[in-house]
Amino acid sequence: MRPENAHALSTWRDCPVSQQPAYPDAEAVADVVADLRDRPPLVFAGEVDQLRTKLAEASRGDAFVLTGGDCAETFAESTAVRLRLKIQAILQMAIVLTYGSSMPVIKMGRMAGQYAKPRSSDMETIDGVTLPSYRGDAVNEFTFTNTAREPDPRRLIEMYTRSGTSLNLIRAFTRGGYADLRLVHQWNKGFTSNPAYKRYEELAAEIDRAVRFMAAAGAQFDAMSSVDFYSSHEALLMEYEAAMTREDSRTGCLYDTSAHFLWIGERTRDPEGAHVALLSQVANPVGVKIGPSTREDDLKALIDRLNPDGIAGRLTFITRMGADRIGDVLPGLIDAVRRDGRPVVWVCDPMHGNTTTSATGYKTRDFATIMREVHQFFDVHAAEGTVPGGIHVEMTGDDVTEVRGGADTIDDERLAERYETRVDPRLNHQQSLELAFQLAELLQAHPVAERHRSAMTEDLRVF
Ligand SMILES: O=C[C@H](O)[C@H](O)COP(=O)(O)O
Ligand SMILES: C=C(OP(=O)(O)O)C(=O)O
Ligand SMILES: [Mn+2]
Repeated sequence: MRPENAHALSTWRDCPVSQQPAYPDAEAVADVVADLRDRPPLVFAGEVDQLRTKLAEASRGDAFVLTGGDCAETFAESTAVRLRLKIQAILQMAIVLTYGSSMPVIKMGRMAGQYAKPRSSDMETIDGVTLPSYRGDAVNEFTFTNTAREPDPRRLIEMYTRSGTSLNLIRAFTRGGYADLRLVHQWNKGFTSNPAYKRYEELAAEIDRAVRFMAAAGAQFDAMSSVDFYSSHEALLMEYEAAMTREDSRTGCLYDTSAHFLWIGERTRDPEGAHVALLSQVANPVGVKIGPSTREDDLKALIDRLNPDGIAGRLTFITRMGADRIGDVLPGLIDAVRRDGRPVVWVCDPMHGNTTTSATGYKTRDFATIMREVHQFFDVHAAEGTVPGGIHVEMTGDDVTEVRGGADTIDDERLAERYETRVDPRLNHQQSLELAFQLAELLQAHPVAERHRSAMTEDLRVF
């Protein structure tokens, strides 16, 4: 590595850092880091650049971002079946959103690396026993014993291995014919044939007509059966992300090769902190989670650090305000960014500001509240004349019961049926599709899609 890159890569070490595991053995950490440094990259700089270009389109309203996946991936569930169901659900959502937005949808998983979690509290108490909190499979084990909860750096190697095998499967599924539009469309027909989802029939029928029209017009479905699917996770564990950062042989720039897209969480987004310092040095597109306490000055400081040159597609703000706060807080923040002038992609995370506890003691969220935040996100952008660039949700392809509501009503009692998440509640497969259908209806009437549809009409006239 060039000396100037090696220096740039170490600057985070002089900054305050939060949410790191308290490893008992520093030497074991150094051994793991040395091992990781010698391993091949998980993603390639060219793919990362391609994603940045697509995100630049999203910042202008010419593409729409869909990010979905678990709050916390686990090693045990990084299996072919679980991954396939998740990819399937994301592709199903993507088709519906492509139709609703009349735009290409950038498909991204909170997958193949989402193994580390920031926590509100360092310790957890159960029945009078206090132990370190679970921080994701990359750090410690969920089981509530002293040994299990002790952070073990060797888990970083397992994180690398699991990320690699997951990515391999993602590439196989999304390039090997599994993403064929006709197949994904058939899956969606299965969803809307259920009477519980009757209200989506009309939109599903419209999509069906569009697919038939494409077939009649001679669309080359086989040629379209491979899609670009990107990996993303929270860049939380400094030693891991730094060890995975490499110099690109083509350009000499640094890339964090642990995923295509990395984001900084709400708890670690201090503009002077280590997480921002590390990601300021890499060329990947990066995101920052923005909660309701964010000040306009914070955004300016984050843009100064993470996108000083105003490269389109480089920086995404993922807002997670809560349905009760977004209407008050978001307009001022949008205005501050507009006045700054450097481009960002605005993405809505309607999950993290809407977490609550059920009467039965489960950490949960309400489908209706999630949708209320989504609606306001799009309303605020319509009112401000800015671009709502995408959606970021915690979801799974399984029929879990973690979020309340949806047409197949999950109530407090039903949460116990299949509550499997290790940290935050996820939309199940059906709820994810419901969200996609409702969002597509919303997008159809939104200025961001209308502008696109009129541009498409122009193209057709030329045709
Ligand atoms: O996923 C986000 C955070 O890690 C999570 O919401 C923190 O949850 P906690 O408040 O239970 O620690
Ligand atoms: C930790 C997360 O979110 P936030 O940083 O917005 O709380 C998350 O996305 O799981
Ligand atoms: Mn979460």
